[in-house]
Amino acid sequence: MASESRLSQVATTIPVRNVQALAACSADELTAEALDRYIRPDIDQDAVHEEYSDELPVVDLGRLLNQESWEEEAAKLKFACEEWGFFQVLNHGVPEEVIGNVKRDMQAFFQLPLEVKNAYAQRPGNLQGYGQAYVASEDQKLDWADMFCIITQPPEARDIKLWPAQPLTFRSAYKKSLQDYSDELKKFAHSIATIIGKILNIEPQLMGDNYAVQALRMNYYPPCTSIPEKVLGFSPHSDGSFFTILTEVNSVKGLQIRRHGAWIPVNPHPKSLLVNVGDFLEIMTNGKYKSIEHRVTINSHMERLSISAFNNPKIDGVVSPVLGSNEKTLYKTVGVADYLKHNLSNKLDGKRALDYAKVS
Ligand SMILES: O=C(O)CCC(=O)C(=O)O
Ligand SMILES: [Fe+2]
Repeated sequence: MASESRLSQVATTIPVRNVQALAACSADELTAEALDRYIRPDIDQDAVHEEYSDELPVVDLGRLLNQESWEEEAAKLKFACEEWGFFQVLNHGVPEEVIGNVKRDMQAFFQLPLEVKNAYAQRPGNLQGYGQAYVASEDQKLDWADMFCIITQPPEARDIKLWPAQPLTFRSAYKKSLQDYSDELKKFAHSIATIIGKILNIEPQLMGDNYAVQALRMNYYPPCTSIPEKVLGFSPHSDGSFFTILTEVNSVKGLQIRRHGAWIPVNPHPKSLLVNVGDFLEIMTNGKYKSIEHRVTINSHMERLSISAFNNPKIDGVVSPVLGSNEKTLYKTVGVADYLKHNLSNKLDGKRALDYAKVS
């Protein structure tokens, strides 16, 4: 417990204005000055290639767990991790009801009055309370989003008292949608990690240590009626995780991944879970699996909601590249806390945080 809670101390966050409340202001209140911190002059710098959205890799967990189809499906997973750093998973085994419950509760949470949500944000043990942003510099552009992040795994690290207690079904004695969702995703993460470990020929124990900690982040991206094309819900970044599991809560699109210098909008299969390779898996595979750079764009009329589950190594551990014979080391061994501190303070700079782990 002590070591996991240190996760909340690795990043510097500053209080920021609630974006949902800002987005609800009338047009004359939304002055250029009020919006200045969010406007990105360079947003159009890179092309968006909608036509590649259909090519996003899909793997079927049912087929991966079946002896007869395993080999063929594992080849698809390997290709996805090496070439895309991102894939959709069908037949993931997380019950529809569990996903439906957490989606319903999350939508209800973001509809609560601002003072109620703010009260939950002020609990010091929460990783990234509502109304806070990771910030590297004073003039850094801000994201058009509100986020709430809690530690959910292992069970002894989660401090349920800190979690939002509204709506009641988030965490009451008889209904506990957040916990159920987190527990199901833990099983799913275990399957994915075990399969990746098998493909890479890495000892199960080593894989196990690498996704031991899970943090859930609920992301709320309000619409931006005045200048949706000039703001971002999430700046380009790669995740400081081993891998991340993403669920879209409503059907409003916005996620884009970077490929060959352009952005590809993600248009997920409605029954899929999305998985992206994070920085720690890139380090462990000595660069064979690519941690994917991604961003979130904003809609002019509709809100987007999503939940990210970051599966991370223990905060007091280290991650080292696992090398084949005669393989040249491209990445250093990094301390997890040190790396996260570095990643979170470089959030706005695409994949640059990973340079820190590269052998120069
Ligand atoms: O909302 C999304 O689609 C992406 C969220 C994300 O990239 C993150 O939480 O790290
Ligand atoms: Fe991300």
